[in-house]
Amino acid sequence: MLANIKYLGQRAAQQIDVDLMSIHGFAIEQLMELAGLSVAESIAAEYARGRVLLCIGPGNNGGDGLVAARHLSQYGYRPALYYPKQPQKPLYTSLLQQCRAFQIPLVQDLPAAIADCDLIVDAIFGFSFAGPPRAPFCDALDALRAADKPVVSVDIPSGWDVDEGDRGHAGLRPDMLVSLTAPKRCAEHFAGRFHYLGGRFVPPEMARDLGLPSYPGTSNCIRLS
Ligand SMILES: NC(=O)C1=CN([C@@H]2O[C@H](COP(=O)(O)OP(=O)(O)OC[C@H]3O[C@@H](n4cnc5c(N)ncnc54)[C@H](O)[C@@H]3O)[C@@H](O)[C@H]2O)[C@H](O)CC1
Ligand SMILES: [K+]
Repeated sequence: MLANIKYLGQRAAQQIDVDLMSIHGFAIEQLMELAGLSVAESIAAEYARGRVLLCIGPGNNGGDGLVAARHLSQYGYRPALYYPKQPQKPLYTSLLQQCRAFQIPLVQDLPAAIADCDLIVDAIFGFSFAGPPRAPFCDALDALRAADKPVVSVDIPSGWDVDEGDRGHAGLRPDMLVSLTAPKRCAEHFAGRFHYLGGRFVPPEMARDLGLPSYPGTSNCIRLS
């Protein structure tokens, strides 16, 4: 763990997201593209090319997963999407359309898809998750928790309280966590093998305030622990 890096509470994480767009002029599509790219790069740094099941949630965490699927496909992995609740917003429908163009299949049968993959990406809930998981994601989280495949969580291990961690013991136990922008408080309880930071879009002054490390060379991710 790096000495000066700030671990953000839920409110602070949401405020930084707003500031990046309202003060610094970013569009959500740009942030999401760089977030998803950093997830794919983190995976490529640690896991062999194989079959990747990406579990996609209804918000922007899911959007990061759709972007990551496309990049993983370009890196030679074989992604598939489990996407049980598909909001009809242009942001997400366009990303799904791009996944179709890359011939990334959608799967319906989660237990069969888990049996059929080498790695699982948890892009279900991010920093706006609150309260106990509701359908259809409670069953999906049960199935993923019982899976005998490594899980990579995007930003937050799904089911975890953003500030407190796996309070209800209903959350996932990822092998890798890719924190985006900066780690959230729950990441202090992460006990998997690889903790990465991604989302290389933070302007220098904000990066200094957050105590972010410098990304090496042209990399979009950096290993924290
Ligand atoms: N600046 C950044 O770091 C960026 C991060 N990105 C990613 O965006 C997510 C946060 O996205 P947001 O849309 O705000 O929220 P979530 O994806 O966490 O989910 C919202 C979604 O989930 C539903 N929901 C909430 N709680 C529950 C529950 N208990 N049961 C069922 N459903 C629930 C809610 O209704 C919404 O539909 C962040 O973590 C990063 O991954 C951006 O992509 C780029 C900028
Ligand atoms: K997640």
